[in-house]
Amino acid sequence: MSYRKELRVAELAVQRAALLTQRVFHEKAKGTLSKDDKSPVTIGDFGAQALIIHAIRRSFPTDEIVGEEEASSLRENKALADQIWRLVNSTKLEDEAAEEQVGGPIKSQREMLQAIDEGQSPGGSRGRIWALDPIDGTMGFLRGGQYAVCLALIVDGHIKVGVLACPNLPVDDSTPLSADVANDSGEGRGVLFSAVLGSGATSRSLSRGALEKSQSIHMKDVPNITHAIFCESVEAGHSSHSDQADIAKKLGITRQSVRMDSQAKYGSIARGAGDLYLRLPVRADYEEKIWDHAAGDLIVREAGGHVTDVEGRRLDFSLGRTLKENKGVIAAPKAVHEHVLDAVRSVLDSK
Ligand SMILES: Nc1ncnc2c1ncn2[C@@H]1O[C@H](COP(=O)(O)OS(=O)(=O)O)[C@@H](OP(=O)(O)O)[C@H]1O
Ligand SMILES: [Mg+2]
Repeated sequence: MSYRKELRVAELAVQRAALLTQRVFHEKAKGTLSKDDKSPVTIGDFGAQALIIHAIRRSFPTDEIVGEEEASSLRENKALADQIWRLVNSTKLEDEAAEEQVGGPIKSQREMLQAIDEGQSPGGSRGRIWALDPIDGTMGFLRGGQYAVCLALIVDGHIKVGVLACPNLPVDDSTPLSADVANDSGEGRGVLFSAVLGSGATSRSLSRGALEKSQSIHMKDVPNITHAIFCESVEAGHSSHSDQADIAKKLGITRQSVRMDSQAKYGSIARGAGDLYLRLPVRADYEEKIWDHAAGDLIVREAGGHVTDVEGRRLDFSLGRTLKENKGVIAAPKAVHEHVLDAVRSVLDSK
């Protein structure tokens, strides 16, 4: 299957949702709530989820969706629901045909809340399931850093399509990786990464999204691992900075890591702006959600990389809403992945 329609709808839906998040990004008050697990959620998360689910429902009504958010807190908070509705209701793609392909506008606030709640699939190894993280790296989003709007189609447990919008990454694939978003107007920023299984990975400017021609992206060769640029999470609670530093040292890497939030890390290494992404668990009992990795996993693999856990196994997206166990993520170009994994094993064995 070519998954052409799925790719088109996913790209346009993610592009429209990213427009909404960009508006919230520039506002001081982001309508932030705290979820049961204490992680933050903003009006941007809810609005982006509504728009993307609306688009998927229109084109693929029988598909399931595993989404990060649900609307119960909004049903109890009319002011917040109104605020999200104003945003959702006024975010459109400029191109009319494109807007039509993502289902046109949502008709009412009620329909919006319903759409948000349609991301409750339990996931699993059968059927067509979309994994949606409307804002990955919400902490980065709040801090003024990197974040990503992420969508992937998983069919019978295998990722077929992955799309990532990274509104704060430079458009130019060759810009050296850096953590800062600079205090600029956002000009020259905003990338849309996409991949279809077996067809390679691409990038293009987010501002015109799927209406613009894309270019192929590839991971960089790493002739000398000691010069590799590795990226990791900003939050020390999300991955172990100390284990990652030990692994880098073991590999002879002297350069400081680049810390950035969200799946922007996967996109960045896929286009060769960085080389490695290390995500060593801090707590083994924290369950990593599939939506935090699905699109990035495919984009890196299609760009010539391997993505595994610390035991060298591919991430397993077939089990439900979470990955099998939290065994971390090691993403690297194929040619050096085994070498990196040896360093990971040696560091972890010594603990
Ligand atoms: N304890 C713990 N361990 C591992 N991962 C966790 C943990 N807590 C949260 N999360 C998830 O991390 C997602 C953001 O990951 P990042 O790599 O972007 O981290 S960070 O934002 O740089 O800190 C973040 O995604 P969003 O919730 O979509 O923002 C969380 O799903
Ligand atoms: Mg999120």
